[in-house]
Amino acid sequence: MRMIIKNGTVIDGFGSEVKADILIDYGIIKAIDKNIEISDAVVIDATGKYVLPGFVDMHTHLRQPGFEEKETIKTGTEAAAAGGYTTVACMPNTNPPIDNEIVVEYVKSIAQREGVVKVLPIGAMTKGMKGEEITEMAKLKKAGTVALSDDGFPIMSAGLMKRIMTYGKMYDLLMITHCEDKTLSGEGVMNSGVISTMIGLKGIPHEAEEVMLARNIILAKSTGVRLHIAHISTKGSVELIKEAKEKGVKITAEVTPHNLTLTDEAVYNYDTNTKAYPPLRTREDIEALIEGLKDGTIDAIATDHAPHTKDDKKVPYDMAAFGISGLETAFSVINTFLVQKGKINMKDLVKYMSINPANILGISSGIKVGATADIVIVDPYEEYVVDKDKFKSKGKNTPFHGMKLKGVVEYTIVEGQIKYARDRKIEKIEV
Ligand SMILES: NC(=O)N[C@@H](CC(=O)O)C(=O)O
Ligand SMILES: [Zn+2]
Ligand SMILES: [Zn+2]
Repeated sequence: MRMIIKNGTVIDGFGSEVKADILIDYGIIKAIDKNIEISDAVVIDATGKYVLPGFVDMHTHLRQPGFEEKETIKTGTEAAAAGGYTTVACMPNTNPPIDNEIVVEYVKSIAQREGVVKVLPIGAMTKGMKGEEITEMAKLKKAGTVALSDDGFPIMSAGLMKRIMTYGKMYDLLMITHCEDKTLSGEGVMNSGVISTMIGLKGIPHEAEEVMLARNIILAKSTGVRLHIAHISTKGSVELIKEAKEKGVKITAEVTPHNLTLTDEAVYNYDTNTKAYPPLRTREDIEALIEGLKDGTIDAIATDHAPHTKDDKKVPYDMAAFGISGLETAFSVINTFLVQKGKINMKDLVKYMSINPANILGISSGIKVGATADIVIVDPYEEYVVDKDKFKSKGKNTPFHGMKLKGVVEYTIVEGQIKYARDRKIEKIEV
């Protein structure tokens, strides 16, 4: 039952980076030291690789119950493991939505039985995510939701949002908001700008995000609730969050790998795999988002893994579903475009992809003696070409298909168990 991860570069998530071995016994990290030798342990050779705290995705759509043709808890968590994630928080826009304790229990029980990584359900703010009636928050919290969100269905009524936040504060529940003023985004399908004008698609202006974000900041300030902003995409949003943090508002924010790396120019050939909310923005926005990460305005990188079927995307751009399948490319996209380009380092990546999201969700993360062995081993230098057909996810909707990226996940270890091993048959590894 013992495992040794040998000779890797260990970034523990608490500030240190050392060459060391890690001994795992019954799912717990027992020692981090040079040259650990134990005769009966399974040995993983991590020479030339980084050994990191398992990634935590605080924004995943697992689609079950109700949309099993897009993804299931099984396939979604297999994709998560392949992406180096040991925990995912799943959004409630299922059918039925996760708006009562019975659905929370259902998701938890399927995750227990079929899930490959840990699943933390996020409950809905309103019944049916209809933006009318508030869910029974105490029951949702008791059943185990880590946060509440009506992601994808922004609550347009400020009065209702204020009541939601007031209750949320009472039950100490994290509120996650998808900021979109529908009167501004309208029928838009991509970023509003030069490209949308050139190719004749309706635009979503940056104000659609910022107006709603400003409202939510004001309400979070007056209610005192903990507010987390989902998938921010604009320079203006970074400025608003920075200012809110300076004023002491309890606010955190995430950004997706695609919004950090691709611009609306990727939409030029009408590839519906580039269609998501928020839309791909501009180079100026990307620069501001990266600065936002570096100065602590943005806390986390979250995938917003939104798998869709081929049919959902094989239609004209206007009619295609919003969303990108992101779990299996997140690490290599961030490594290629940010770490290898020197904009952030591997320690920062660990902070944004594991430590900070874990802290926001109130779970533990990091490599230390006594901690649960949730670990990912990566090779940051190996190159590969993204092939959507090799995804574990049912969602093949990626704008990164065919792109050459650097960095691969070698092993994902959840509670001391190998849940993903690249190019190896998992059955063959006895733990
Ligand atoms: N991001 C998306 O474009 N789509 C998400 C919903 C959401 O996150 O708003 C989905 O559920 O498909
Ligand atoms: Zn959203
Ligand atoms: Zn989402």
